[in-house]
Amino acid sequence: MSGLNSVTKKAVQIENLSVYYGQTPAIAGVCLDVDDGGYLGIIGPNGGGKSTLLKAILGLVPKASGTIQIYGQAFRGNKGLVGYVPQFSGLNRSFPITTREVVLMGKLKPGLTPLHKFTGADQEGTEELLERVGIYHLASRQIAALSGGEFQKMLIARALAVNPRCLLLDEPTASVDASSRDQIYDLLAELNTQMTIILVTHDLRAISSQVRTLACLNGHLVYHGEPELSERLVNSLYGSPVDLIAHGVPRRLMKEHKEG
Ligand SMILES: Nc1ncnc2c1ncn2[C@@H]1O[C@H](COP(=O)(O)OP(=O)(O)OP(=O)(O)O)[C@@H](O)[C@H]1O
Repeated sequence: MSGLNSVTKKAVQIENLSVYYGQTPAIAGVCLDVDDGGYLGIIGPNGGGKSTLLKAILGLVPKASGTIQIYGQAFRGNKGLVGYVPQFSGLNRSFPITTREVVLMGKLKPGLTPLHKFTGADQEGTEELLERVGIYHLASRQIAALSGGEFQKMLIARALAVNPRCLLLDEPTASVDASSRDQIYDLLAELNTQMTIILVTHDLRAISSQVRTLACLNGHLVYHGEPELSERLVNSLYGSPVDLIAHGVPRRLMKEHKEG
């Protein structure tokens, strides 16, 4: 039995995953796992299949082949295991709703009626989440009046409302300023002490400072391992050195590593 204890628990295990849109493969033959408590960064060019991979983990797109296990089980609806911060929230920024109400919506469970009444615990939990992500002072503000960074923090709070063991984030720093970006990364580092994190990002600077493992996706998995970006690897993902500079990749990230 001691052997069992020495096996690291896996939050996510993906075997030979392929997803097609119509006849076109978005990702093919992806094998990937994430330890419980791990912090995986996923990078890759536009259209490389990063969002599709997150959606497949959530069961939002059908698999053409392969298996996905979340904490050892096939994902069957969100039972609080996984929180998701989507790339496009689907929220209309001009909709008259407050920050607090959006986070409270994260407490909604499937099958509730429109007349559902939130409990006092739901309300209190929402206040705690707003505090936790640093936007308690914005609770009553209309979402139209939030900055990009504040909006992302609100989406993270909403994702945390299910009390997830694993948090998936799709480019949460895409449209935020440098200071909010640092705050979001600090928040993710703190959250990672309590939950597994899978972060899709174009921000290669975050890779060296934040994540513990790295996956590079360009239709198929190009690399999975230590978060070290060799010049060859990044070139093969993003193209020319000019593109690297456009992505703001510091030279110090370009450590040589052995590719198998
Ligand atoms: N609903 C869809 N219907 C058809 N094709 C789609 C759909 N969603 C994504 N695709 C295609 O699948 C491929 C992978 O898209 P995906 O959004 O997963 O990539 P990504 O790596 O997240 O890209 P980005 O960095 O631009 O967000 C792209 O070629 C995209 O055009």
